[in-house]
Amino acid sequence: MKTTGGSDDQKRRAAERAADLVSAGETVGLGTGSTAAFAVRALGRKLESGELDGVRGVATSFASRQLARDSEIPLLDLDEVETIDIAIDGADRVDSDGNLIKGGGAAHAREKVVDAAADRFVVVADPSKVAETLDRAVPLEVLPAARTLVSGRVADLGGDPVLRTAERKDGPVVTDNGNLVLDCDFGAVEDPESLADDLSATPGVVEHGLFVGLADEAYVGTEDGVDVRTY
Ligand SMILES: O=C[C@H](O)[C@H](O)[C@H](O)COP(=O)(O)O
Repeated sequence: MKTTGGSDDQKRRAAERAADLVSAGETVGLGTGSTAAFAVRALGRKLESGELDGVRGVATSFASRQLARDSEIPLLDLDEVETIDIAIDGADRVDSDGNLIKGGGAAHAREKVVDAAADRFVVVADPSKVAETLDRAVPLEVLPAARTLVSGRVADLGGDPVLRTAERKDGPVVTDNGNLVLDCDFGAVEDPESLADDLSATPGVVEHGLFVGLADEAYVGTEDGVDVRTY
């Protein structure tokens, strides 16, 4: 799994503390990325020790499903769940109001479905993800045939869209849903709600990586503990 941002110790502290929030019998949204992976592994260990009987996971990506299987977490398909008790997921940026940019791993479409459905959505992060404003490119998952038109609309909105390419393949990143990703630099996003509305209203955009007003808490791992923020 690709590692980004701060130290693994910071990520692990945040994620393991968040995993402690899960109770026996709960349905848990399993986030994607290097930070959420620590939570998935921690849940697997708790299940193995008998601490979390009846817990079932809902994966947010191919990668999180695979990790959950390796960790022997029983899984429910996303299309069969009606409620999710808690979701634990990473982020690429967390602003002071708990708004997020997600999608560094191109998983934000399914992540948003799961995270938004959860009764409690806990973000796990290291300090490198925390900023006053969302100052990072916003990933858009787009229908392949719509990418040129969507790019034009992004430019009209003041953004600079770049097609995400794969590191170990000649060509673009293709999401778990068979779509492409445009990383759209809008500079610092001063009004995430308004930009999220504009992007949601753009035909061809399957989902954008702005998560506005969805997070209930952020657990930020530090050098010696976990900084808990509630929104
Ligand atoms: O698509 C990927 C997700 O939104 C990740 O949760 C996000 O990119 C953070 O990943 P990481 O914990 O590896 O920095």
